[in-house]
Amino acid sequence: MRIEDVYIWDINAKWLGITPYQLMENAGAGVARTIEKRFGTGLRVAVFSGTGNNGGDGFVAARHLSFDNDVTLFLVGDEAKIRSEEARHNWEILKGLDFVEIRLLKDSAYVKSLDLGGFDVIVDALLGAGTRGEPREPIRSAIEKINEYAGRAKIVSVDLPSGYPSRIRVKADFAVTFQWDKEEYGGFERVIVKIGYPKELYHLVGPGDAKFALRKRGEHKGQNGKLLIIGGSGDYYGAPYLASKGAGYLVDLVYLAMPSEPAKRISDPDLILRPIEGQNFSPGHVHELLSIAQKVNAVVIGPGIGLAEETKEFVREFIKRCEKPMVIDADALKAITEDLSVLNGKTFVLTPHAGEFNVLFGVKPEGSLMEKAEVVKGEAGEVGGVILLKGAYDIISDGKTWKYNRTGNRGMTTGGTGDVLAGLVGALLALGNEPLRAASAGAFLNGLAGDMVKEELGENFTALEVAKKVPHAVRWVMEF
Ligand SMILES: NC(=O)C1=CN([C@@H]2O[C@H](COP(=O)(O)OP(=O)(O)OC[C@H]3O[C@@H](n4cnc5c(N)ncnc54)[C@H](O)[C@@H]3O)[C@@H](O)[C@H]2O)[C@H](O)CC1
Ligand SMILES: [K+]
Repeated sequence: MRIEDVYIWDINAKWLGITPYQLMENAGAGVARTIEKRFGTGLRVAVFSGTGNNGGDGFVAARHLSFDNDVTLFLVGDEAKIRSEEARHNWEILKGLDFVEIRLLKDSAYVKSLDLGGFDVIVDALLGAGTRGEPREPIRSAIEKINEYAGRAKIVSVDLPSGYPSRIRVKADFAVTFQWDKEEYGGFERVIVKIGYPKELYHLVGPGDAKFALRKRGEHKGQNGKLLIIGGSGDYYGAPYLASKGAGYLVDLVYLAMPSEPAKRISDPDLILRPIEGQNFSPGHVHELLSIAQKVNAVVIGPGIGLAEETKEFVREFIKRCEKPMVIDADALKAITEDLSVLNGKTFVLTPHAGEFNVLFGVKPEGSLMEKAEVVKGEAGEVGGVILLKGAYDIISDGKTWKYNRTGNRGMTTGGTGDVLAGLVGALLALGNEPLRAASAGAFLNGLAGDMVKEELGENFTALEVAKKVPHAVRWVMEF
């Protein structure tokens, strides 16, 4: 698990009704319990809090410790900067107590003159997962002040030694970290306390996953992704159009490559049409499509592309030579069934429904969610990429871990919602997301858009309405 997952879990926990207040209370209580288990009670404790949620955990720990110990809370920084509701709430509680001494250290001058000689334990709740760069004043002086007492007082860090990973960091005896270890942490002892997360958070896709996937937008100015969608056949143009409609809300540019006949039916200024000669894609088009693919960040291939022999050959040849992350959807899945080796070394997301999964891998995922997830995980490991198995619960796996998505409803069985989904996953790949994140967040957004349409129209709606609801789903996620 990575530090980023802390924030994704907190958002998803809130979505499940577990509030940040509860998490902070459990975190702070866990710190206090660990300290008393290690050092007993009747201690003189100094808690150093910053103005973020790491500091908030410190406020809670100070309150819990104050019952059987003598606690002084040092707030390092300006109390007006205490940001989150949960940290402010716990700060107000502390200020209302009489037996916890509070010292406000607004700048480094106050810090430098401190004498901490009388304390048995120093709790470091200055900086945690929100640290950006080298510690700045007055936090920096507080770290240096605490380190003067290393070896004399016991030093316990909340979540991680403040300043980590820079060299200016608290020399902690150990850190109390929450729920699980973080792979970025190293070089200091950690005690892990659980803070009330249910096991679902390992697997359930929530607004946290989508928020972090969408955050890639605007990360590199003007590079909000370019996507190529390859699909359509004969007079079949609905599927690739739907895929591009949803995607168009997430990326800057969508190229839509389809046979010239159906292409004439599309007059949408948001799309850059790339009509190709003939009724269907065929091997003679590979070179032309590869050169368009050069200009984009990701490719969706398959919606409505058809099953003509020449088209299946085109699909296999294109995939074999395309160097961009790809979503392989619908009829393109049937084309690669004959030769999965075209996927070797590629970055891709396969988006089968149960029937296509069975055709691809010769096995029908059946049984409980866990059992189906194991099957999808096994096949994803075999094929060396991400599989998004669409269903009442979508199951997503990269062969190492697995996720499931609960958004969406029965109305989504209407034709074309799978095309919208393929477009969204492609767009999230084009924004720079890893395939597992792109597939998970795409499934979440597609289902959420469908749930929003159902709210308005009941269960009979078209896929185009789902595509048009994508901006509302994005806004809901970003505001959550
Ligand atoms: N799920 C969990 O594990 C929970 C963790 N909790 C605690 O929350 C912190 C993360 O809180 P956050 O507010 O995001 O960040 P921090 O408190 O770590 O710091 C932000 C704070 O500090 C300022 N700042 C950032 N970088 C620097 C710097 N280099 N020098 C000086 N100041 C800096 C920034 O401006 C903010 O004001 C996590 O570690 C846990 O302790 C939750 O409380 C419960 C759930
Ligand atoms: K800390």
